Amino acid sequence: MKESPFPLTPIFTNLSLFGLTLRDLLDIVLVGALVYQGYKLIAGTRAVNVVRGIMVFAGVWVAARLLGLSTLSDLLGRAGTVGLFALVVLFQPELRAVLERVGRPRGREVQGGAALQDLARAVERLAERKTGALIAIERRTPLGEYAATGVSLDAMISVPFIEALFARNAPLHDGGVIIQGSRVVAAGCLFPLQASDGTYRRYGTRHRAGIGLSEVTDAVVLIASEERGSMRIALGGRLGPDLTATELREQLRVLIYERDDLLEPPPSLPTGRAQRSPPAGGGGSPAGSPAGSPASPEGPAGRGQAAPGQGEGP
Ligand SMILES: Nc1ncnc2c1ncn2[C@@H]1O[C@H](COP(=O)(O)OP(=O)(O)OP(=O)(O)O)[C@@H](O)[C@H]1O
Repeated sequence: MKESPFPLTPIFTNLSLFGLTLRDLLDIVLVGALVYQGYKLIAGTRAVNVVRGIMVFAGVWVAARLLGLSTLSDLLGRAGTVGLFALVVLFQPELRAVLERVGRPRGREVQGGAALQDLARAVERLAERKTGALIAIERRTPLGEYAATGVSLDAMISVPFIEALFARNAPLHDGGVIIQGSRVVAAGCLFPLQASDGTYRRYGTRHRAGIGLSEVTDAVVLIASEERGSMRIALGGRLGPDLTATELREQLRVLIYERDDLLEPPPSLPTGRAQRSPPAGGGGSPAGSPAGSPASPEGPAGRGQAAPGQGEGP
């Protein structure tokens, strides 16, 4: 075994359990933790399917080698090398989001309670009047690059101000608004459109821009639909169900205060309505997705009723 210059080396090399040294165990634990963290980062994103595809590919390659199929294994080996570069190019936004998530600072300033209430109230009023709105609340991933695509502002959140921003003929009503802490920092911003991979193909660009931003950042994105007068939250690349005013406030409170690290809402969150009319193109929640959580993609549907026992929020 290679000599190590570090004084702890004897402990690592001499102590052994079932033939494994402490160093081996540490190695296994660290690799396990790394794989688990990697899985947590990509779980629920479209990268999971790609990882599955890579594993099938690798399995065939290993089998070809074991069986001595030299041409096939050579071909797959070369394709794999090229494929790695292709993956980096294809998944550049996701890779960047993952690295940002790993390196983002903890404990960012979060919204004041009153500001959050005002924001929810403004979205509620906009939805009631069927005025479209797209609002991203920054959490840990900085949204500076998206803010730079719009007009820079620095204003306290207030109901009339948010309403005025999205008013039909207002100069900044097109595009998304970005919230940092208790302030509106940009309006008229361009968000990345969610790739039309099937799940959200039937949605318009406002919804797909909201889902797209939530896919590459940890922002909580609020969407008021001009067409249907509904309110929804996009989070972690998924679009939640229609929300009532009470549900919107409750979900915002949980997402911003209680679970600052949350990418998917806890099961205890007030859910969207179970009884929704099926989307025009058929579909609805895919099997396995808990209906009603922001993590469960849903088709366009009518606004739901408040859950039994839930009163209006403050
Ligand atoms: N990439 C983008 N980033 C931010 N906002 C966008 C983007 N693309 C479109 N929008 C906004 O979406 C509006 C168009 O919404 P559209 O009707 O196509 O979507 P929708 O999802 O059907 O929404 P709605 O239900 O409100 O009609 C645009 O006027 C613009 O304000």
